[in-house]
Amino acid sequence: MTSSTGSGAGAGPSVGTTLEQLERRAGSHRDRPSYGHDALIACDRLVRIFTADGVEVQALQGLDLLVAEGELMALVGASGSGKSTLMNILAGLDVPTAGAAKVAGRDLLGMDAKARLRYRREAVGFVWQETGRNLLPYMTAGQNVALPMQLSGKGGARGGRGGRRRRAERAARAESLLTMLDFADCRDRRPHQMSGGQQQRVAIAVALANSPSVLLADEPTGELDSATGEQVFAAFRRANEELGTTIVIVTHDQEVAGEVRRTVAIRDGRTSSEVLRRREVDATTGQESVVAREYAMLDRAGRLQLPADYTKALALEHRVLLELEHDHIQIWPDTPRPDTPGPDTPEPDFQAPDTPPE
Ligand SMILES: Nc1ncnc2c1ncn2[C@@H]1O[C@H](COP(=O)(O)OP(=O)(O)OP(=O)(O)O)[C@@H](O)[C@H]1O
Repeated sequence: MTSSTGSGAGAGPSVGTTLEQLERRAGSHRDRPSYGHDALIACDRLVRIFTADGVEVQALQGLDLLVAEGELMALVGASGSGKSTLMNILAGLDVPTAGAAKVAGRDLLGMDAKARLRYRREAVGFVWQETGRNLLPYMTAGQNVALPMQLSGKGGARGGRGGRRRRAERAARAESLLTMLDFADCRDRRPHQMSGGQQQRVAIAVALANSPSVLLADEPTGELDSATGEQVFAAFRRANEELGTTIVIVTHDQEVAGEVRRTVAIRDGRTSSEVLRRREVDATTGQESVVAREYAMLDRAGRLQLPADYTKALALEHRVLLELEHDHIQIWPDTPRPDTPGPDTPEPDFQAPDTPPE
């Protein structure tokens, strides 16, 4: 196998390393920007272990995720892969066992109960799959949207002119959110007078009421047919485009996952791959199309999760052979199949890895 193992230089202080050199090295580490310093959501090696009946379940096993401000992105993954666990942590409803998680500059592991409550009320909005869980049944759409503002002190609970003014401001904000989501005509309806899709659109307005930095949604179209699901997704898109809110949607819905620019897949409690989509215009026909490309995730320790269908197709297990080429890495089963040349047979135009490509 041809590989570069690195020289190992710099792994530790060698004989003759001066104090000045050590200080300089420590200083350069300190000055380096922290992981995800410019992301709105930064999960760094997040771990969540549940213990039930003496049995440990590692729901998140060192999950890394960065989400930029203003993104609209989807999270997908098989049942039990850890999506809801991650969403509950980001929503401030659960605390990770280890790792780091920052949302809009707030450290999710270091918040006390009061800060956590404020975070849930002001920094994040949440839309659940079960339509009944998002709205209070005895309140109208307008009242449901105004409630989070009232709870966070933006409402006019106290009497007097100030209270009336704040109540009017709340009603105006609720009206403008419902108008943005094409629901203003139904502001006086109670949840039982709305369809499932309408309830989810009102739920989006409720989640946006306090102008959160992040809107989280766990399977928001899971209980809806595909046409209604599309309308609900259009409401998320509008919130993202018109208000600039960063939105993370967990979904099994292929339509939704295919509509966003970035879909991140979670497998066994880690981010495993992501699909990036971009629009391309054909130079000759002028026709626009969406080009999607799937990437495997590489963590900071250099660990790579190979897609399950790739490892199955080549019966890759336990260990693999690697070969470094000048612009890619080849991965082989540890016992190459008889019909393939194997890693020891160089490609005709093979170039030694230490030789820079021309
Ligand atoms: N409170 C809990 N106590 C014990 N185990 C839990 C708890 N919550 C989640 N788990 C376990 O953690 C793992 C991840 O669960 P999670 O609900 O995050 O998966 P998911 O990807 O959201 O699945 P689904 O798509 O079915 O909702 C599962 O093995 C689950 O059984």
